[in-house]
Amino acid sequence: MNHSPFSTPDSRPPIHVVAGVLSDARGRILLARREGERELAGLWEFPGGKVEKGEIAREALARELAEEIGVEVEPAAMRPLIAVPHRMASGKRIVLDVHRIARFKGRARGLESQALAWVQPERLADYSMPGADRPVVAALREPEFCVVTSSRNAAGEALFTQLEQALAGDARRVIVRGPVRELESVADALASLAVRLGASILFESDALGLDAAMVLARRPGLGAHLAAGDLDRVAASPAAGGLLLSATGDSALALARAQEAGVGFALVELSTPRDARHEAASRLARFAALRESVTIPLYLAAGQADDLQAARAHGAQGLVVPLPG
Ligand SMILES: Nc1nc2c([nH]c(=O)n2[C@@H]2O[C@H](COP(=O)(O)OP(=O)(O)OP(=O)(O)O)[C@@H](O)[C@H]2O)c(=O)[nH]1
Repeated sequence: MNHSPFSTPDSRPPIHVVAGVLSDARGRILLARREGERELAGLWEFPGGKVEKGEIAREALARELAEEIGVEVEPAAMRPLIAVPHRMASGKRIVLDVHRIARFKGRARGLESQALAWVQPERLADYSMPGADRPVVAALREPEFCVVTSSRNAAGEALFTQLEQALAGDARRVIVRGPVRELESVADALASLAVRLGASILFESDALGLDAAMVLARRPGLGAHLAAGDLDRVAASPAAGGLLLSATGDSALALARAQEAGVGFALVELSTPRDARHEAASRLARFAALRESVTIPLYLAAGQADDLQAARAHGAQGLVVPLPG
């Protein structure tokens, strides 16, 4: 190693770990259990391992899958899913770089005596996995876009129509910002629409008041987007368990508080850096640094990443997009 003796663990590049998502004909996903006395032993993970010196990610993944589970995978059959920068409890930093495996040859078996399990995507939550895997499971199961309304959108009945249109398209996660007129009369209709389409609509606690937002969030299909000032109250409230909650954060501290309060996901809005020349790249690097400190799925606010792929490559669940007016 050529690290300076004065370098802290933080100044070293993170360890690059590759892992693969293999599916069978029934859509089940392969997990392998970490055996032995190692860090995180007993937890389930996606098969893979560390990239060795001189290897590129796909070569390393092909090697690991052959060594660990005896399957042969062509690099061309690997599709990037998400790369999660993560700091473990021990302080070790990794980037968990996960690819979907479109096809493979051979029958998967635990060549290192590790247990394997083929798991339906909706049952993944039943398996204890390392913290870095939470954003990976979310990337497999949850929406890539979070649609957010603004004052540019209509109010009342017309807002309902705009939401209906978005949900009839591919919007599956929507945050309604600001007050909603005649909310009581539209909430039922929106809840049943959301349930029917497998979508969720979250209302801002800032606009409705926390108590009203939490009552609304008890209806299937609905949830609450919490103001920063409401997080502590929710964290202490047993009534919040099982509700779909979200928050917005722009710092590691704010995101940690949101995670602590039990939110299912958060939006990240970063301030614009003074130096506009490298704006997109520097925003993504700052986002990746924030991503390391929490495990909840994070959506990058509009205009902060050029595209979904770039956001995913820095560990984002996806992008925040405005509701078309
Ligand atoms: N393969 C894999 N590794 C994961 C996942 N999630 C996660 O945190 N990791 C971590 O990424 C690292 C993978 O490297 P490895 O399998 O070569 O790790 P290891 O601790 O056995 O290292 P060693 O070979 O030095 O003993 C481990 O620290 C492992 O806990 C995952 O889903 N798949």
